[in-house]
Formats: sequence, C-alpha cells, structure tokens
Amino acid sequence: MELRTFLDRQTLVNELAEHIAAALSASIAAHGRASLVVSGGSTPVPLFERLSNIELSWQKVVITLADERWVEPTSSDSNEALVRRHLLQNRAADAIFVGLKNAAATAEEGEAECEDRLNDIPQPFTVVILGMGNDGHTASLFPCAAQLAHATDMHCGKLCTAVRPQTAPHQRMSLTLPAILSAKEILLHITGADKKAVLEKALADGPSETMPIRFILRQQTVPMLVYWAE
Ligand SMILES: O=C(O)[C@H](O)[C@@H](O)[C@H](O)[C@H](O)COP(=O)(O)O
Repeated sequence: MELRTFLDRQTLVNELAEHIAAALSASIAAHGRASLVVSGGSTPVPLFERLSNIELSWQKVVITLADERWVEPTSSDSNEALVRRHLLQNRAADAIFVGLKNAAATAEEGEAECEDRLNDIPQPFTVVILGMGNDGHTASLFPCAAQLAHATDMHCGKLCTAVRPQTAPHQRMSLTLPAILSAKEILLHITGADKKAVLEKALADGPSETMPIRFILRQQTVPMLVYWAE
C-alpha cells in the first residue's frame, strides 16, 4: 500500500484521473481492451467528471461497478445513475457500461445474472477504484452484515454477492473480496480528516475491529495506492 497525499481535492482528482487513464491506455495497447470498476458515493463525482473529458479509446473500455444499491437505475440512490450522469459523458460516452441492477426483485435473486455479466468482462480488471465509509466499509462490504464472512472468503468462488447492510439503506450487490483482489491495481479514493483517521485506524496493528477495508489495505498481492486530500 502506498499513500499519496495532495494539497487539495482538485489536484488529487487531476492526478488520479491521469493515473487511471495511463493504466487503461497501457492495457488497451497490450490487450486491445481494458476494464474499469468504479464505486458510488459522493467522493468520485469530480473524478468521474474529469475522467469523462480525458482522451482515450473509451470504446475499448468496459466500465462496471464495485457495488450497486438494489434500486431502479432511475433512482437518485442508484450508482448506475451516478455513473451515467457523471462518467459516461463527453469522451467517455463511448465506453461500454455493464450495470449490476437487473429485473430480479431482490439482490439475492439477481445474483446469478450479475455473476454472468461480470464474467463476461475482460479480466483481470485493469483498475478497481474504491471508496471507504467512516465505518471502514468499502464497496458494499459492510461491517456486521451477515453476508460479510461469505463475501470476504477468498474461496467463495464468486465475483459478486448480495448484501443486506444493517447500517445503510437498500439491499446491495457487491463485488466479493476475491473479485476485488483479482484486479491488476486497486485505487482507494478518500478525502477529509475523518477518513484519514479511519485509514490510520485500519492500518494500525492491534485487536482487529471489523473494518472490511482492512482486507484490502493489509494484503500484499495487488498493488494498491491510496489517494487522499483534505
Ligand atoms: O455505493 C456505495 O455506497 C459505495 O460504493 C461505497 O462503498 C462508497 O464508496 C463509500 O460509502 C464512500 O462513500 P462517500 O464517497 O459518499 O463517502
């Protein structure tokens, strides 16, 4: 894990967007295609807007989600809606988007179709961008969710799993830990003093509190960069 800190959020966004674009371009040059996994929440909005204006062979890039809330794609809580509004615009309008929400009534019932959709995306994922909540959740791997043990089991054999967080609204579909750790590179995008404190807590040794982000921060197999600005 490498921590990169920036003087302000705009500088962070510019640097992070350049880093992502370089990784996607390198994959396109080597394999003719690339895949980008993005997260929801409020933090990535300026990053999405910056990325959408970057010149790249976007038609060779498949974009999907680290997690989705099980709501209609027209809902303001939908991560798909967020991505459509802020990322799949301008130059990035040419990217191929694979959403997770499908017609199934529950996330559990929608799991098999999500698994099929994810399996069709070129892998390993070129870049996975994650966010983090103040409780240490990432993607929809929430502490205390009954499905956490399954979702973080490196032998669960699945790319995604349904999660019912006790502390956040909506059923979710989340990438599993093995799916996230199958990426070529993981980028954690966080801002503000609160999240810096959560990061420090997650990195500290000691009695392990259930902070799912720990599984990602403390692994040694996938290159991981943390981008932080006040
Ligand atoms: O859809 C989601 O809820 C996310 O993917 C989630 O894991 C998010 O990244 C964090 O909750 C941080 O969200 P903020 O950026 O809003 O703090």
